Amino acid sequence: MGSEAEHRIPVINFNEESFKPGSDSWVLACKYVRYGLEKFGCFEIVYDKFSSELHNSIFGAAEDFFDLPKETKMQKVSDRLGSIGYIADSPTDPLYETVGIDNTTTLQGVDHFLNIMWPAGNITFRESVHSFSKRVQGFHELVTRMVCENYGVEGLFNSVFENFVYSFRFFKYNRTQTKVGEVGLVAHTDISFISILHQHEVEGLQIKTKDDHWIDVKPKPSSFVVLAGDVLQVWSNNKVRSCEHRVIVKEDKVRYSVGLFTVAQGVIQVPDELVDDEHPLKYKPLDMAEYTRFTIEAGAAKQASRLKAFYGI
Ligand SMILES: O=C(O)CCC(=O)C(=O)O
Ligand SMILES: [Fe+2]
Repeated sequence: MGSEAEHRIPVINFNEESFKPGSDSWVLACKYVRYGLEKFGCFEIVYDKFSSELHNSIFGAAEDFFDLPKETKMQKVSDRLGSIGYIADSPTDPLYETVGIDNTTTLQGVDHFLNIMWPAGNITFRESVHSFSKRVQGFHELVTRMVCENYGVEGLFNSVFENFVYSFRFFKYNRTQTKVGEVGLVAHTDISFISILHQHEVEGLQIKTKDDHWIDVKPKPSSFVVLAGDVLQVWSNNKVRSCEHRVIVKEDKVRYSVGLFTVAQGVIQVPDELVDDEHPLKYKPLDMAEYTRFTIEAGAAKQASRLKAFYGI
């Protein structure tokens, strides 16, 4: 068993200076991003400028959505393979409800969803989902740029970043009364390049360390959890491992969380620069459509070993 410090994920302060490549804050943040991703597959961003209005309005929007009648929530919102739409509680996760909305970094993407769910409009939902997505897309851009710089492939940033679309997700874990301590969402990795989560007041998110400890990631109004997904694991040739995480019921209260996930497209290949005699190629090219189909068929339980099984060399 390691010490306390070894089980603490890095907390990185982002401010306007951190957004300027080459600045002192940028260079320091790059180091912590690398440490967090390589050691834990995750780290926390603290962004003091994130307004409490947006924090409150995004969770107000979550409540608004989950309060809609079930028949309304169940309507189809996307034809994209891997787009989940609305998922009601299931046998494996009976407390969990979620909805995925594509392309919320554009107002057209938000409006497409709104026209289906609220044909008469919902201006607060529209503005909060769009503003939240733009803000968090900024973090995706920054982290992707830092990852490229950390591995000496700054020149690849545009081709990597341009290849992303975004899936926005709301999560709700219903009250249980008798189930404190039980699993709200089973352990899994995400198929994204990275996932960025923002939790409401009720804790529950846990990440697994390499030595099999579950550690709590507590909610804070200005903090965001960045998790490495399967695509980053493949792209980085195993320098970064995708982060296994789960949700545990900690309190007898409804829990809300929100996230923005990068959805990579086309074929993911390890850059030549990340392969040498000491670091031989670990993955065959990964076709996203095919991998998405595999993950839908295999289900959450098989996720830990699926990358190696399907694409390992
Ligand atoms: O509820 C959360 O904070 C995490 C949800 C999650 O990990 C997922 O649905 O992939
Ligand atoms: Fe997840």
